[in-house]
Amino acid sequence: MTQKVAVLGTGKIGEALLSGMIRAGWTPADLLVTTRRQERAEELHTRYGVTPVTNPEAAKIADTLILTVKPQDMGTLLDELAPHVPADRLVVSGAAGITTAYFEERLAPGTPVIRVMTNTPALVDEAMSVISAGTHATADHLAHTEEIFGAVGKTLRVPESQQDACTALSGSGPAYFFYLVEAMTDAGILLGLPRDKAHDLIVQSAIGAATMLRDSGEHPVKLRENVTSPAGTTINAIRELENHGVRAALIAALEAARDRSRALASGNN
Ligand SMILES: NC(=O)C1=CN([C@@H]2O[C@H](COP(=O)(O)OP(=O)(O)OC[C@H]3O[C@@H](n4cnc5c(N)ncnc54)[C@H](OP(=O)(O)O)[C@@H]3O)[C@@H](O)[C@H]2O)C=CC1
Ligand SMILES: O=C(O)[C@@H]1CCC=N1
Repeated sequence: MTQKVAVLGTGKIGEALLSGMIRAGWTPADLLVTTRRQERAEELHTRYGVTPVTNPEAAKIADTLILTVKPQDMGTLLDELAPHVPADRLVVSGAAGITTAYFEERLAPGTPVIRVMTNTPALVDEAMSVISAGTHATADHLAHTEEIFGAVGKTLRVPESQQDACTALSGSGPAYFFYLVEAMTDAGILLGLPRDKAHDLIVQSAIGAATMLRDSGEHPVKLRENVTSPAGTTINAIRELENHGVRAALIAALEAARDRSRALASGNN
């Protein structure tokens, strides 16, 4: 039987997922989208050949409903959606913070719910998506969700108690790397390099470092030590990073992101 999947609230993350599923071979006719604005619905239809529907129509037609609205919009979406969702639909939330229990309290008893935190590298099929089952989700539901998110990168099952931490690490993670590239490019300007050259040098260094981290199997400390020559240049930079508390700042930053994910759990703030 053909499985129909609906992405409800197809913004940045919803579109990244949808486009990846199509690249991975899903048939556009089996994919439904909902949007808040008509022009956005038309844009998605033109771009991918997917079918725009209303939220209640999605609940009726699709086997799997993937909810990718902002956490603050989830309450309104559920108020509209919940009366139309038969208990055999799989409901997948892609929203930060909101717990599977939040959905289970508002949907028909027994409705399977799965919580996923992906990230924007889904756009280039390099996402990291962490997946947790709610009370009624089965092994088949988890496998189906892995198949969907596997279209845009890696997946990992985690206990739901770790979702807020994962949101801080990998959900928001790409932003920290973009921020670092931005700051290091500014340093290049300070050192007299043209911006475009500084950008290229930093981006290629980031790609090289990320590839080594993924492929070498070496610990990051070992990889960094290999760059850090005695009485050389790198150790002078490392000393400044330590003097400015960059490691402590990163730890505090991710803790703040984790705390914000927890605070979003009510879904309406
Ligand atoms: N951005 C990121 O890096 C990541 C985001 N997430 C999570 O993904 C979710 C989406 O984030 P993101 O894609 O950035 O946000 P976007 O604002 O780009 O996407 C959400 C979309 O939902 C639409 N929408 C809101 N309410 C409704 C509704 N009732 N019916 C139909 N459509 C609706 C919005 O419409 P309109 O355009 O009119 O506002 C918008 O297009 C969030 O919950 C976030 O926590 C997870 C991982 C990473
Ligand atoms: O900033 C946010 O809330 C979303 C969730 C993870 C990444 N972006």
